[in-house]
Amino acid sequence: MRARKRFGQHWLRSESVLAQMIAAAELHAGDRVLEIGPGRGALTRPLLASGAEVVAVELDRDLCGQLQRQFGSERFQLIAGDILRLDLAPLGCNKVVANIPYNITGPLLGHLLGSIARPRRPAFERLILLVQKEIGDRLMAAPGSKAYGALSVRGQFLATCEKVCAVPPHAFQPPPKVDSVVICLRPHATLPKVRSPQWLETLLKQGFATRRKMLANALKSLVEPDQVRQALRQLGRDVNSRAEALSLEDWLALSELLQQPRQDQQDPQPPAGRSANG
Ligand SMILES: C[S@@+](CC[C@H](N)C(=O)[O-])C[C@H]1O[C@@H](n2cnc3c(N)ncnc32)[C@H](O)[C@@H]1O
Repeated sequence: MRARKRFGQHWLRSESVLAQMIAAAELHAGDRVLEIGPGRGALTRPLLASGAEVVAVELDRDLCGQLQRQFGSERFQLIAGDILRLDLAPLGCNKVVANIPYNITGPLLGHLLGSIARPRRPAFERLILLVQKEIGDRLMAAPGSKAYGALSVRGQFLATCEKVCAVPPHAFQPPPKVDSVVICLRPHATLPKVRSPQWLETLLKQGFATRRKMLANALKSLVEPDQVRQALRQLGRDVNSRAEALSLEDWLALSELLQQPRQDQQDPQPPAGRSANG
């Protein structure tokens, strides 16, 4: 079966990586695992062998017949379709284990974790994801490092992220052009309290859009530079700090200290009972 580039298909062929993904998932009886893109079933096989129930979502319909023939059982449910268009809550999965298609990494992380303003609830217990190394680096980055950006702050607001193992290109067929990594994301049961999550999102977006600028300048379309400098002083930070110097805690405090312009003061509340998917 030829790998299709437009579906981000790279078949995992490293038994060691597969074993490390399964171990990191810490599967127990009663676990219901969401697998995104089962492909030719490299990961589906050990997931089912662990005793878990598996709900697999595959966009490439040409693969679905074979998957159904190979794995059809009471513990295996195959959904032919686009994971990004699927309402995940009714699937009832508590964990995610997947070698994801890299071309949808950004929206997929948003779909699985939600956002600061709309965290996914109920949250998954853990997500074992094979991603580009660059994405893993950004999710785990510390303030001041090159990889640290808005994704780091958003990700760390929603979940802890740990590296499970490095994955070189030759672990796949065909090999991707980039290095990869398996990460374990564990969404926080309780999220930091924020008066206005939407305002925090706005500040992050604007602050990191021009990350080489001092924050007071980067945010000047939203807040008077003097107010930003004053807030940074109150936080015990250099008044000339850039976005990349601030930790998640600093961003949370900054969003409380800075006055929000009038049009942002009303946060739209997510409708009760609807799962976040943004
Ligand atoms: C990197 S491959 C992984 C295949 C297999 N799990 C493995 O490890 O060898 C990504 C898989 O995701 C599927 N895929 C791509 N976009 C998708 C989407 N939007 N929804 C569901 N599956 C998708 C591809 O067809 C492919 O099977």
